[in-house]
Amino acid sequence: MRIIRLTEPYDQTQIPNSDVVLAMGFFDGVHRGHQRVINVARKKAHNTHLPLAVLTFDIYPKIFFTDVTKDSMCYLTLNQEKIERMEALGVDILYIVTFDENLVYMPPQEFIDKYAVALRARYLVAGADFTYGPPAIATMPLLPEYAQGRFNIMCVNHLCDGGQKVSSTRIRQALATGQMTEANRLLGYHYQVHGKVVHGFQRGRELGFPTLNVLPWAQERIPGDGVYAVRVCLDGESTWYQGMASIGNNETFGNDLARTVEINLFNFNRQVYGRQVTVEWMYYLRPMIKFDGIDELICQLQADRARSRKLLASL
Ligand SMILES: Cc1cc2nc3c(=O)[nH]c(=O)nc-3n(C[C@H](O)[C@H](O)[C@H](O)COP(=O)(O)O)c2cc1C
Ligand SMILES: Nc1ncnc2c1ncn2[C@@H]1O[C@H](COP(=O)(O)OP(=O)(O)O)[C@@H](O)[C@H]1O
Repeated sequence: MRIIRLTEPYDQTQIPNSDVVLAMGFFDGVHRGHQRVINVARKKAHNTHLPLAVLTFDIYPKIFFTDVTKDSMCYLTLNQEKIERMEALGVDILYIVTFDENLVYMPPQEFIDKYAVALRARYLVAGADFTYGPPAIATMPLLPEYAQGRFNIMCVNHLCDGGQKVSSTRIRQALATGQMTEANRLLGYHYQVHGKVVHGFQRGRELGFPTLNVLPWAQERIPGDGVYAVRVCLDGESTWYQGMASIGNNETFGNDLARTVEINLFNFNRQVYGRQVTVEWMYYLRPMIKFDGIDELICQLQADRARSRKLLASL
């Protein structure tokens, strides 16, 4: 897969010399609805013997119109994971367009001329609610006016699950409330968080449950507080270790502690401070509890481990 970063005004020599099938969207999460759009585009690319291109943006375009700032936005998939998932879906060319002031205020006609026609789209594929400018004038129903017959339009209907549209918003809500099974079903894969192993208070090993303290990458969305059954892969290794994670303020040990992500791995006994890890979130077990003492916490951790092992074994 070729990755081509375009920043306005981009250089036309960056564009490969072939017509393409072009799927457009922000695709945060690359969830099952997004996968449907890309699969429609991939089939068309296959049948027409054209390369499959996807156009996405480096940051979430909607943040320009909300209270969320560029740095406080949290994503389901950061660019690195999005790139990996696009590659796995068979994308040949991934355009990552810098979403800056030039793009926000670009009139729809200019956007279509520069980012569909000039990218040599023979087919433009997008979901029914895709917009490429102000929602009043830059919708899929209005796209034929801007296309002026220069490319074909394929509008993909929403994928529904339980009578509701599969959407990034729905997945964000499911994650925030610990509904991991629902989030994973809508994503079509197990949700992942990436981070670095840092030092904690070294209480874990005293409890008999040492934990990887994971500092998540900035701007990656972490699930809501609670205890989860997880799998962890250390960067550069291929083994997935089973374990259990807690997200929260460890209130048993004090009132104003920082929110941490801690993971106890089963069948693991190595020092891995400083390593990068990928965490896959499989099941929600329970909310965080303020225990009266560490004996109660240890007892609960033993029960959590037994339950996690059972759940993870059934995968
Ligand atoms: C699976 C799991 C569940 C946990 N559940 C709770 C909990 O319900 N309440 C709590 O106060 N701490 C909970 N903890 C967090 C422990 O307090 C924490 O791991 C311990 O303080 C070790 O901290 P350290 O890594 O900084 O040494 C949990 C930890 C794990 C791994
Ligand atoms: N089974 C295990 N699960 C998680 N971490 C483990 C395990 N065995 C050893 N470790 C190591 O022990 C460290 C955690 O011990 P802990 O006492 O919780 O210290 P800290 O507070 O620094 O996280 C981890 O960073 C990891 O390198």
